[in-house]
Amino acid sequence: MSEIVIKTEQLTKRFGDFIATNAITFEVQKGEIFGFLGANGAGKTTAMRMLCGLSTPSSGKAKIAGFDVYHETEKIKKNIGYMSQKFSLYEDLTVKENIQFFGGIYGLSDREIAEKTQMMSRTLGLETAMNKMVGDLPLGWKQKLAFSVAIIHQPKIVFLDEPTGGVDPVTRRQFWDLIYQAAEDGITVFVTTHYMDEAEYCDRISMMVDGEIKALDSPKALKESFNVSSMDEVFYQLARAATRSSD
Ligand SMILES: Nc1ncnc2c1ncn2[C@@H]1O[C@H](COP(=O)(O)OP(=O)(O)OP(=O)(O)O)[C@@H](O)[C@H]1O
Repeated sequence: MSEIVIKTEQLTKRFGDFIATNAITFEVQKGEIFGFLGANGAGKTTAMRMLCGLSTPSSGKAKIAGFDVYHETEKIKKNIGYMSQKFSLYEDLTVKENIQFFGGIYGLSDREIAEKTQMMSRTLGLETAMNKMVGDLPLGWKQKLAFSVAIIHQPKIVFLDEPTGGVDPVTRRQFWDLIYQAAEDGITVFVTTHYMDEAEYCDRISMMVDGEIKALDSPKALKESFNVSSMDEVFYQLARAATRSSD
């Protein structure tokens, strides 16, 4: 039987009178690649921060990896990985030192860290760069390294907030190979993106407009129901009704 690892019910966040995330209800299954889309200011980051246990909801319910977003935020943090565009990597440490540092933070043993270091240098093709400063790496490499570090502790879920900003489609595609591998290993991937080529790679997509989820289905089913041939067009049809923009 499939396992539900993210479950929200009417989850809402208000800032004063303004409702940033408005009563969102959805479920995500283990191993699923779930795309969380919406125009600027739609409320994606606000929602993701609640799911990661970083921001207390105003109302509604949510369980992440079985833990409650109001009372079990420390347990949530232990069971998830998180990567945003402003990576957590240290630019003035080498690749190897970054892996060792984050492995230590996540409580891996020295032996596990050594194994992960070897494995990551191989799978990321970073053999010749292990002793280079992260600040000197190309952006695409930094993104792959940041993702690998975010899942170094084999979390149940990894949250990715626009992980591939600023790189070309080929580099994005390589990044997505890592996402597929993680999903195959049973890690659930929750990803926000503005790139519609990436939306096509997701198992299911949620589309947010002005704080609400306006559509939720597989890319194929969404294209069929909107009677269009690309996710770009689905997005356009939904997002053009939006009244908000980011400030
Ligand atoms: N701390 C806050 N106080 C007041 N308003 C906020 C706060 N955080 C976010 N907002 C507002 O909530 C709305 C949703 O913001 P959010 O960052 O969640 O959108 P987003 O979908 O992630 O947008 P983007 O794609 O631009 O990152 C925006 O109008 C924003 O200005």
